Amino acid sequence: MAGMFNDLSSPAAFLSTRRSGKPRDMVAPGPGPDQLRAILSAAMRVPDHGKLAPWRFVVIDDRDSFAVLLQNAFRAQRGAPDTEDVRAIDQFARQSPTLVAVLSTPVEPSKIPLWEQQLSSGAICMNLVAAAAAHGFVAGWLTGWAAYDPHVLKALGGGGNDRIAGFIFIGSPGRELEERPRPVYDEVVHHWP
Ligand SMILES: Cc1cc2nc3c(=O)[nH]c(=O)nc-3n(C[C@H](O)[C@H](O)[C@H](O)COP(=O)(O)O)c2cc1C
Repeated sequence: MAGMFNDLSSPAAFLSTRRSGKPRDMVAPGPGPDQLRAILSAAMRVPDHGKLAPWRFVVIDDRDSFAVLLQNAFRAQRGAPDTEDVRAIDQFARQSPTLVAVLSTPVEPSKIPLWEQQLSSGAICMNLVAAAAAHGFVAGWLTGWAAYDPHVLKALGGGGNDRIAGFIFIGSPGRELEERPRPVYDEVVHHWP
């Protein structure tokens, strides 16, 4: 049903109807430069114990270069890709109008446990997905092998204990969004004691 998802009529309605988009289905327009700045600025308002800002956004502007990076990283780790691998890598790299890699960049040493800093990077990914939808776009959070590849991490500016928390694809939905199965409330929510 059109209009069922990402209802922007109120904050509560939005959160109750928020839905990611499928990056492979995304089409133009994506956010313009000012909109992207607003989306990323909103996403940064995220719980962050110790105010360490243990995350970075890398806006991947050049998709041709990103596709080459992924092809080379795949080759270095796994050997020559077959035709299907090449096609899948290219599809991944080029889908959706806008792509932001989110890096978890923990500050070490720190009083704040590494786990908490990594949780904050998960939270910022989610906040970015929500902020994009709040601006009228759809977003999708993907990882895949590239998120675990050391060559890709290094090329995006990561080092040390940094990790790629996700690739957040942003655009407009090229197909109607569909619901996905959701957890059963009573299986997930318990009251204590
Ligand atoms: C860390 C992380 C990595 C993910 N990676 C992928 C992925 O590589 N491929 C995929 O199809 N979905 C992946 N997902 C799932 C989708 O982002 C998401 O769960 C789905 O689109 C649900 O949409 P919703 O926000 O409407 O619930 C990942 C989710 C998380 C949290």
